Amino acid sequence: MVIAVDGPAASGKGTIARALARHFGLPHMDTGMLYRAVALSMFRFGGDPGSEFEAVRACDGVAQIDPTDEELRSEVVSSIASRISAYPGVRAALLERQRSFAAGADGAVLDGRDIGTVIAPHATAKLFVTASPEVRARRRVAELLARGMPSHYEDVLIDIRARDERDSGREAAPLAKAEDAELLDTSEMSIEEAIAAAIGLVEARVKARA
Ligand SMILES: Nc1ncnc2c1ncn2[C@@H]1O[C@H](COP(=O)(O)OP(=O)(O)O)[C@@H](O)[C@H]1O
Ligand SMILES: Nc1ccn([C@@H]2O[C@H](COP(=O)(O)OP(=O)(O)O)[C@@H](O)[C@H]2O)c(=O)n1
Repeated sequence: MVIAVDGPAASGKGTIARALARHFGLPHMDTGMLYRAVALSMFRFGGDPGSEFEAVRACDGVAQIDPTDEELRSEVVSSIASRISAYPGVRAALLERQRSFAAGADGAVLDGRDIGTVIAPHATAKLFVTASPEVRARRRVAELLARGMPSHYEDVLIDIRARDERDSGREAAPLAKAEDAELLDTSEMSIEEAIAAAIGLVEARVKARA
């Protein structure tokens, strides 16, 4: 079984994807981490995020980035990731890794922006997770604080809105709900409620397909 979880920044898609992977015993890939690793590689080792050529070259540096590096989650890296992810060359360079993960024998859960539309269009179940920009900004501020990276609500809200616009407006694999995806708005839900709702939606989809 392949489960595609898409949605905008800090909507809770990663939390939900990890919980679905645990619940259904599937491997999980956070595809945003690939784009963040390219961004961190450029931030740390040099490269102009305004240049597609340099961003594509930085894709080779992904393996050198430690996936537990706290800086992957920083706002500056988020912002560079959002910019370089608009380049078709960057998306092409990272495509195969995601497709082959989705094609694994055990099935998989992947979360990102284009899983249901581009990476795994034939996924067994697709969720599109959203929440209002204000709720997402509050969650991201709390998350950054817990990681020892204090930030200002207003700045994070501006960044989230800018990323929403860039991710949805780009030509290459824009953030969009797949036609056959279930919409899950977590604005008014606790983490536990959101996870329970997601499991329920996936189970209903599996039953409907059986
Ligand atoms: N339903 C929820 N209610 C409150 N906080 C949440 C909820 N879902 C996720 N969070 C918290 O919000 C932050 C962002 O969630 P995350 O799953 O990383 O989002 P995304 O992967 O969409 O960026 C995390 O700190 C997470 O614990
Ligand atoms: N499948 C994906 C995943 C992420 N991304 C980009 O990578 C950036 C970081 O993704 P993320 O999922 O780690 O970000 P958050 O939603 O956790 O803030 C996003 O702003 C997207 O622009 C993408 O284009 N396609």
